[in-house]
Amino acid sequence: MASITALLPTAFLAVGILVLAKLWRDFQFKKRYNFPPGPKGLPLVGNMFQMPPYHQGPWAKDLAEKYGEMFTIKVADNTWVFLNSSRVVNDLLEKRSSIYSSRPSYPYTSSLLSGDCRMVMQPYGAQWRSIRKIMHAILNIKNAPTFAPFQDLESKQLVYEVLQDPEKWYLANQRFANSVVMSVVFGKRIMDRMEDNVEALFDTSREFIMAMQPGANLVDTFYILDRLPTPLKWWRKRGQRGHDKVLKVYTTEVEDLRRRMEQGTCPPCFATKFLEDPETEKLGKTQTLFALGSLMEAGSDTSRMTISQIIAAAASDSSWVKKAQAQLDEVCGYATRLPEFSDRPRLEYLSAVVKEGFRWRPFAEIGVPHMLIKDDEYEGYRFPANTVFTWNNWALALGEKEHKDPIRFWPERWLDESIQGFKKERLEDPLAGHWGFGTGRRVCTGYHVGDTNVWIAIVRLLYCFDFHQVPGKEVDTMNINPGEHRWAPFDVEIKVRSEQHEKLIRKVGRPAIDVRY
Ligand code: HEM
Repeated sequence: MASITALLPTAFLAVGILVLAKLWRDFQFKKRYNFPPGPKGLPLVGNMFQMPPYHQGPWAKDLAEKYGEMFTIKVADNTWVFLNSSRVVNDLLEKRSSIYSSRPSYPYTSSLLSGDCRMVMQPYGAQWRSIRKIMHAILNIKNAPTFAPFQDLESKQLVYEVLQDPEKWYLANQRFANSVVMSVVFGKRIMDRMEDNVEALFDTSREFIMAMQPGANLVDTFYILDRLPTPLKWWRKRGQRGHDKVLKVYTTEVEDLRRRMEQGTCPPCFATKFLEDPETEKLGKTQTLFALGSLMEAGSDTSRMTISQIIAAAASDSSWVKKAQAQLDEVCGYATRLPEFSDRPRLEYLSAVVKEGFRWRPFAEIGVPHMLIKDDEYEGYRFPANTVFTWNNWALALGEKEHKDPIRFWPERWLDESIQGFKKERLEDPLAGHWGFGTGRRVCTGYHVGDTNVWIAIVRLLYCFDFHQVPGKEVDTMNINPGEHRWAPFDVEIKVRSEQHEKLIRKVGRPAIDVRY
């Protein structure tokens, strides 16, 4: 007891020194750096608990309206700056992309669970750059002919399944999106999620997405926890198990792929090209596996959610659907044949529909965080390296200063320059006019594949079906929850347009089910 008492003055002195050191650091920091204003937070946790766990868009848009083009919040150890106008997104994330393209650190989700190999979360550096280069070479528009047959086949099955069971439209949509990305990446169709390794593959994806949610793992926001001695890190074993599971699932998929390649039954796809690329060998085994897994994760839900959003828009306003169908009928005839990719130049209204679908209610509501890697100055503000920047997607998509009548699903905004100054020549550039695919050097690598996935699915659905609201259960388009995959995210009545359409769907859609490779 006596010895504890004797130690007290030393302990007080140590604590005092630590507090003073922190105050001095904070003082120096405040003198050196300054940020755009933002809401007041609590000590230690900052604004962490003010941010809703899901559907953060409306919260972030309200703050944008209050603070203007930029605002700042603290999420535990990280400072986040939200960019709320296209002007500042362009100035920082696009034009200064060489220093605004890293990712914040995630000791659990990225380092432990993903062995630092999940490309979407990797910091800006040599490893990320080399994977990104290979992905870009394979996924760019020149390779569209490799992926188009998969998209064609899966969208034929999509319209057939919607015809057979319209109430399960969301499952048909999910199968379409999963199967098209599995085909694009692994040259393998998905008929049933319970098959072989497939459910496990999507399970690991879900675990990863859950782990990424703000607050899901304390160490991903309170970095100091990562300095605890290893035996005290209560999350370690769970993370290691998750990592082993993911590697096993990816390895099984790649072994299956190699077998099919040897047998000559695997169609050309991303993985066949990737594994044959001499650059891939330099990546090492784990990174190679994760590069394939990352693509599958980034590619399937994104297409599914965008298609759901456009169906919601079709149910809630039939006026644009009629115009889309009139153009489709003019080009393809009435129930004569399904629209094809080759019709795209003559279906400009449909390209405007798809572009509007990427803008209208973006599912990445508050963007995806980019991290600054070097101190920077902008319009009187001074930002330190490691500040997190995000494009406030919901505020950008639904801001009055960005778009005319932003709540409305209005394809014409992309066709008639007098509406909001958009030049029609840029219609076919999937990135033009909205931030749905992200920005700068971190922009979605699969955006051509994503754009064409959504395009072919939507043009065929609109050609074949009418979409109506269910009386008394109108679609609340500002609160759709597109991420929901277990049941329909909203009520919609889907009816085939005519008996002739039904015959056509049966003729071209039914055989798609029997195709195997
Ligand atoms: C269909 C609609 C899609 C949408 C709306 C979409 C959206 C996005 C967004 C918002 C990001 C983050 C960008 C940023 O940080 O600035 C991203 C990243 C990414 N996307 Fe997509 N995506 C889609 C489809 C796809 C597809 C089909 C693939 C692959 C086949 C893909 C692969 C990726 C990859 C690998 C990244 C990580 C890029 C990096 O961190 O460098 N995406 N996507």
